[in-house]
Amino acid sequence: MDDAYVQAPEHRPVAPAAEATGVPVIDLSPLAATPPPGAVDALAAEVGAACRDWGFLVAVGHGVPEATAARAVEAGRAFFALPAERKAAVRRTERAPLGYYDAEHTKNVRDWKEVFDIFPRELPPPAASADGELVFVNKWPGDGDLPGFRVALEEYAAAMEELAFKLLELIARSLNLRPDRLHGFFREQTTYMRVNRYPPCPRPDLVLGLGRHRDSGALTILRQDDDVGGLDVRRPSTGEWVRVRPVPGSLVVNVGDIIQVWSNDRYESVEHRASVNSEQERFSIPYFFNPARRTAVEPLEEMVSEERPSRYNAYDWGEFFCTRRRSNFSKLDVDNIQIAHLRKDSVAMPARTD
Ligand SMILES: O=C(O)CCC(=O)C(=O)O
Ligand SMILES: [Fe+2]
Repeated sequence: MDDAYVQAPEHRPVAPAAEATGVPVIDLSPLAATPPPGAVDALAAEVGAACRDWGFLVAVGHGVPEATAARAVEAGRAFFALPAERKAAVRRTERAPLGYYDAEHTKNVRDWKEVFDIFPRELPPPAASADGELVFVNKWPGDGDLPGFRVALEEYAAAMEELAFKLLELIARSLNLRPDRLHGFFREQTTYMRVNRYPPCPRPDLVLGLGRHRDSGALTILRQDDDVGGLDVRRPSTGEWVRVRPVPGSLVVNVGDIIQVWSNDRYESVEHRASVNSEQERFSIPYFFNPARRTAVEPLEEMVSEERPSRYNAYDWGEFFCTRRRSNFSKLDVDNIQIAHLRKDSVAMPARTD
């Protein structure tokens, strides 16, 4: 096993994680029809409790047509099955971070996976770009290579966006905010969508498909593999790793760092990782719902009071996002930036090592 992949002993997935029965499964179907009075508030309360206690929930009855999701999964499978040189033709580069990549690092350890990234709402390429500025332009494989690939992913991304706004509204309600309080941040988005393939691995005891991390954006909606589990969440109340059991057709939703900051720590962006296994490949499609580049992320004024002063210094989302994207391109000697560094009470603390 190449050393680059090997996790430090304390981060190896030694004992198989217990299956979490605890991550709340929430049925969103009341949102589909005209909900009876009180039903949306009840749902918001359920979502709020999950965000507070787990940072995660498993959504069923979410309204995303199964055929749309199945087409996206099939498109992903077909893409990864292409010969290596076809995938290399749409490979990510240091400056242009979308497209195909098989050498991503999380916390400076290489992940056992290959990915394909798109921005469903592409940012216009800069007319003139400064040195080192990242260019977020999609790299689609030629249609002859993969008919229907782009359409399948775009259709799925559109369904994700619709759901993301519904979840955003439930989260706002759960924090006693106006239902559309958070919408404005997403008028221009840096949302991206990724297709992951985790190949079978001869040493699943030493490596991770995706190392432990917190999602840095606002909200993540993950279609995990219906058949092959691997998503582990570090349960906030105990610190133990638990496996999120695949529920066919479900979507796993988690709050990212931005919602933790907006809510002034009422909700938590929880650590998670993807384990691999020696027999079966695993596919997943995360959708990272992220605000506009120029968003100054800080606790919302409604979340701050004399009893609960603001716990974070404001930070520029665009800058944070680009720094992260650069740091997972290759192995670095320094740790990447975490929101923990922006906590007011940690200003004087030495940099954390994770
Ligand atoms: O593939 C998975 O199960 C997890 C993916 C994930 O956490 C991520 O891409 O941020
Ligand atoms: Fe994640």
